[in-house]
Parts: sequence; C-alpha cells; structure tokens
Amino acid sequence: MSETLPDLLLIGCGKMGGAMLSGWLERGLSRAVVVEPYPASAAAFAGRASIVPDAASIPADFRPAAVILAIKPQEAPASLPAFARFAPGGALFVSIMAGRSVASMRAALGERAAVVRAMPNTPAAVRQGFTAAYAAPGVTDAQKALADALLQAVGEVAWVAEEDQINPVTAVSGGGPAYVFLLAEVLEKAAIEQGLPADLARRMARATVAGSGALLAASPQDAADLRKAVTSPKGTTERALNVLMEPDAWPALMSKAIAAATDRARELAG
Ligand SMILES: NC(=O)C1=CN([C@@H]2O[C@H](COP(=O)(O)OP(=O)(O)OC[C@H]3O[C@@H](n4cnc5c(N)ncnc54)[C@H](OP(=O)(O)O)[C@@H]3O)[C@@H](O)[C@H]2O)C=CC1
Ligand SMILES: O=C(O)[C@@H]1CCC=N1
Repeated sequence: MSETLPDLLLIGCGKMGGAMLSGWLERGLSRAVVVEPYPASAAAFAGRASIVPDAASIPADFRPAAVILAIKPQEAPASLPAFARFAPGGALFVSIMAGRSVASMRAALGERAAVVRAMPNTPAAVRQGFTAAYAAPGVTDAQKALADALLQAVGEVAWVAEEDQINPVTAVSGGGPAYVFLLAEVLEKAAIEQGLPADLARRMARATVAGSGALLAASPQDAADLRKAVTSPKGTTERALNVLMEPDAWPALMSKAIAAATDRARELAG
C-alpha cells in the first residue's frame, strides 16, 4: 500500500490499540510513538514504532496529527491530562474508549480539544473491522477526513450524527465479535455432547462460523434469506430454530444483552 498516514501518538497498546496499530503500520505511517507502560503488550511493534512507558518520555519534538486514546475508560481521568499539551497544536484526539463522553474527555484535555469518539472491533486485526464514529462540534473537515482514513485502514467505517448513538454501537459491533466467538464455543460444546470427537467439534464450529461470515460478507442477500436457504421445510434446521426462536430464547435474549451493554456504556461516560 503506497499511502502514508501522518504522525500518530497511540496511548495504550493493548488488544484493540495493537490491532489498529498493526493496520496503520501496514498502510505506512510516517512516525508512530506508542505510550504503553506494560512493555510486553507493545513488544511486537519494536523497531516499527517508538515505544515509551509514559507521557513524560514522548520525544519533545514530536507533534502528532492524531492522538489515539486506547486505554480503559476508567483510566481516562488520571491519564488524559498528561496529553492535553497536544490540543493547542491542532492534534485530533480519537478515543476508542467505551462510554467515555466527549465532555469528560474535554474536562481532562481542554475545552477546545478536537475529539472524535470511535468504536472499532477486534476484526480490525485482520483489516475486517467495523467502526462507527462521532465527530464532536469543532472537529474540522480535515480532521474528520484524517479520522476516517485511520479507521478505514482497519475496515469499514460509518459516521453517526449523535454522540449517544456510539453507546448502542459499542454494544452491537464493539462487543459483537465476543457474541460470535461464544457461538463458536457453544456449537463446539453441543457437538461434543452429541458424541463427536473434540477435535472435529472444534474444527466444525470454527469453520461454520468463519464460512457463514464469509458467505454473509460476499452475498447481497439479507441474513434472514441466507438463514432460510439453510432451513429445509420439515427438516433438521427447522427443529433447531424452533428451539432457538422460542419467545424467551435467542432474539429476546439478544435484545436484553444489547440493552445491558448499552446501559453499561452510558454508565462509563464519566
Ligand atoms: N477489546 C475490544 O474488543 C475493544 C476495546 N475497545 C476499547 O479500547 C480500549 C482498550 O481496550 P483493550 O485494548 O481491550 O484493553 P487492554 O487492557 O488490552 O489495553 C489497554 C492498554 O493500555 C495500557 N495502559 C494503561 N494505562 C495506560 C496509560 N496511562 N498510558 C498508556 N497505556 C496505558 C494497559 O497497560 P496495563 O495492562 O499495564 O494496564 C494496556 O496494555 C478500552 O477503552 C475499550 O473500551 C473498543 C472497542 C473494542
Ligand atoms: O467490553 C468492552 O467494554 C469493550 C468495548 C467493546 C468491546 N470491548
């Protein structure tokens, strides 16, 4: 890829920050400085990014175009003030923290800080992420375009018009991969319960989830149509779906789960 992204400062190189950084490095970064107190997390990026343990160790001449906030939301009040010095220079802050509101970030970074709230997901690690983002008032078109380029480097991007919409996004696509992986786990367990060998059960569950995802990605059909294509009238799948789609079963449970996660995102606003 010939594109080059501008200088970035990544705060927190854990599971999600690391997944995004790998995509940005692949796309070509002028310079990346990573603040990560736990050296093992960032070790994979040694030689490709400058890894420092804290804000005080950021090179004095470094002027990032964007500062990516990828620490836990609960750590924001203590950690963010150390990065407020980048706001007056026009750096864009892109937060991927669940729940943390623009108002709470500006309380720590300065009221004029340019902030984008983004919610990616871990398939970003294989450039198949989905991110929804919200640009707070004051973010310029050029800053929004920069955020869009950063997020597009690791997958698909959608912009929302209202900040609160990021909270259900967090519940659905931010956490969504966990629900899909849980599906693989429970399919594997159910296969073993029906007498299949453990290694076959594992292979089947993984291949079925991955293959179905690939088919969904490649097909113009709705998920419901793809489901119906598997479900022969009076056949075996219909029996299983009758159980899964009972009034209190899957659809109702998923609605309850997404509501619980959305509520939790709102609790983390700060
Ligand atoms: N995991 C996911 O699927 C997604 C996560 N997110 C959001 O991304 C953020 C990070 O989540 P995730 O990657 O899972 O968490 P991780 O715990 O894996 O990553 C956070 C990293 O930040 C480090 N850290 C802690 N304090 C500081 C600091 N002051 N300066 C720099 N680094 C620091 C942590 O180090 P140490 O371990 O030593 O504390 C850790 O390595 C969260 O806000 C989460 O809501 C968003 C979308 C999806
Ligand atoms: O569970 C969390 O809080 C984060 C946000 C979305 C995915 N992981």
